[in-house]
Amino acid sequence: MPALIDPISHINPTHTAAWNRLIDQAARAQQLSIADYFSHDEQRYQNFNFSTSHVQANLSRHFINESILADLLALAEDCELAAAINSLEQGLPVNFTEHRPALHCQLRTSSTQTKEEQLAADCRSKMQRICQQLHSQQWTGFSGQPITDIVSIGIGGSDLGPRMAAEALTPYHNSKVRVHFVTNIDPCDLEHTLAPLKPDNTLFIVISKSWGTLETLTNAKAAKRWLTDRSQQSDISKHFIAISARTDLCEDFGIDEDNILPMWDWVGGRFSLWSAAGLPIALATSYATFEALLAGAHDMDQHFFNTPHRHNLPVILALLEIWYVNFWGCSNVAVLPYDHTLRLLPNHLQQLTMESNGKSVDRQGRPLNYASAPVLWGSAGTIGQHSFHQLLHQGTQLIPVDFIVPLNSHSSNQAQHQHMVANCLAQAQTLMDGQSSEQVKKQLLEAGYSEHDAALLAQHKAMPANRPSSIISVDKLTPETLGALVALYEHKTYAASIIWNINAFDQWGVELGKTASTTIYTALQNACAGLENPATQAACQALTPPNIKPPTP
Ligand SMILES: O=P(O)(O)OC[C@H]1O[C@H](O)[C@H](O)[C@@H](O)[C@@H]1O
Repeated sequence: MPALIDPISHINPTHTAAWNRLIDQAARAQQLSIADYFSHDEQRYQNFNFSTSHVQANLSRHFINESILADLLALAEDCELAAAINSLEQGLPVNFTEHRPALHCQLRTSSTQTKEEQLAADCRSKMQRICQQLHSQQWTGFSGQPITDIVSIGIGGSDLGPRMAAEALTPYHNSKVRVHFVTNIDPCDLEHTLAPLKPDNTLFIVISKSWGTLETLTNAKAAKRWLTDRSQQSDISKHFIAISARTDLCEDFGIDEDNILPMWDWVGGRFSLWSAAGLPIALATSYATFEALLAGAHDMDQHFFNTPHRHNLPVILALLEIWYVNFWGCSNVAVLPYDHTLRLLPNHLQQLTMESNGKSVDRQGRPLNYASAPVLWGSAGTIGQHSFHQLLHQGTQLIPVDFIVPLNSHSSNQAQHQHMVANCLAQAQTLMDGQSSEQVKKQLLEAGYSEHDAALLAQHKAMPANRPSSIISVDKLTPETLGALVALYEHKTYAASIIWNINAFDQWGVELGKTASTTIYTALQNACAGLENPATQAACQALTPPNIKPPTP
């Protein structure tokens, strides 16, 4: 094995001068209100407005001022962020624990200068050809009927990104093919998806970079059985496409060489929607739409690589995350898209941010003495307002929120869309301003409550103020703006990882559970033999009492 060589500097952020200044800044800021910042700066809204070609972010509702921002930017400088961004752009092996660069940006450029860019361009030509054949209905199934339904089978990065983007681009869907996604090992996922479909018109796309993922291979085998039960083994060539770095294993599975598209070890799973793994997006919409998605992401790459940090949106968002996680003790962030088609974005961002930065050792393998990635969660507004927003407004935790809102809708019903925008702004305003118990008490007294009851109820109804949020907006949700939005979060994640001195591109933490599930599966079929963990042993016994036959393999 080659030696592990890390191109990134190893700087413990807590040893920098900026870190200590930020501790003092936080102590001072915690005495203030966000409204105080507005009263000291008439231009505050404009001063904390950040613009890129496709995405705008207003960060005025945060506990920041120019002095705090200066110290956060100094932290980035002390941690040599600029050099690390350059290393990513130059294709150095920033994923040093796996001896790999992270070249997802090379998937979304029209340049073909590097070997990888050329490979990506060749792959896109193949994708374009497949789209053309399927959209023109030249690609027919075993009985000569056109393909009408495409089932994408994959998990993690081989599912979340493509599924999210295909959903977000619903207004761009074509009428020729419907794209479905199957991910779970639960057999019901595949069975429910296939129930209304016919093998004659169904094409499967199996996406697995490793071609070794249990869920995907199990579902792919079940899909193959579903097809060949009704047709010939040789018909697989008309009904299966594979996307993988292990083309040899795809061929062993029975997939035609022509129907295999590559993935590469220089693109991490959670960054693969820009690669052939994005084929379901192109098929659900059009190949041109997929290209536009890449172009939007490329624009964000250029912004990240070339913009000074003070105006660099991914860098500023990363610094804000560090500010709240490391200096305010926040352990959660919420992402709330005020757009129904973006409802899967939090799922995608969970993998992107938590699989990347959910680490507890630094690049040198030493335990972190500071927090890394917060828990990210969220769902589409306004739905969450009628459920978990209660905790955002009155719970004991401070949870910074990213509101994401397209200013214009694809719907012609602009009046209803304005409700969406109004609700988004109302949530941000309410989180910032809250409502004091005195205000509430006054209203209650006016409504006829007794002094005692008004005082008591006012405590329950009062809303703490000073809950920070960002408004991240796009003019309209288009392929370009979606691409830019997703790339924004990718670069934010990388920038934060550099300050935290961790490797954002490996994910060793997911491996042990996979091995354990194989052992337990075997034990479930063998009277619980070989299980060492007492709790698992007991659970196994409980799940397979002697009078119940073990599951058939
Ligand atoms: O594409 P595959 O090799 O099937 O991997 C699918 C997913 O599984 C793994 O467990 C990783 O945690 C993910 O990063 C990856 O995207």
